Amino acid sequence: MMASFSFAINGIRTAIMAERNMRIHLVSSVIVICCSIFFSISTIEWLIILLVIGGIFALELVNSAIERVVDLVTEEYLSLAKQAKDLAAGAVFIYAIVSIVIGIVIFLPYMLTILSR
Ligand SMILES: Nc1ncnc2c1ncn2[C@@H]1O[C@H](COP(=O)(O)OP(=O)(O)OP(=O)(O)O)[C@@H](O)[C@H]1O
Repeated sequence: MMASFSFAINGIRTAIMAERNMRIHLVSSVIVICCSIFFSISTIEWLIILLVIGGIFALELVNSAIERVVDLVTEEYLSLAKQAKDLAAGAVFIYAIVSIVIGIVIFLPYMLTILSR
C-alpha cells in the first residue's frame, strides 16, 4: 500500500521534471487557485475547479505514460505509434479546451463585477 503510494508520487515527480506541459499545468493551476481565493468563488465552483485541475494532471500523466510506452516499443516512425501519441495528445487537448471554457464561465462574471464597480 505504502509502496504503491510512493511509486505514484515518483511518477508525478518524474512527470513534473521531464514534461514541460506538466510545469505549464502547475503554474496555471497556482494562478487559477489564487484567482479562486481572490474572487471568493462558491463551494460548487471550487469543486468544479478542483475537478478540472485534478483531471488535467491525471490526463497529462496518462499521456506521458503512453508516450513512454510507444517509445519503448519502437524507435521507428510507425503509423500506429503516431496514432497512439496523437490520440493521447488529443485527449489532453480536449480536456484543456473544456477547462479553459469552464474557467471563462466561472471567472468572467466575477471579473465583470469588479470592472463595473
Ligand atoms: N515512433 C513514432 N512514429 C510516428 N510518429 C511519431 C513517433 N514518435 C512521435 N511521433 C509523432 O511526433 C509527435 C510528437 O511526439 P513526442 O514523443 O515528441 O511527444 P511530444 O510532442 O514531445 O509530447 P509532449 O509535448 O507531451 O512531451 C507525436 O504526437 C507523433 O505525431
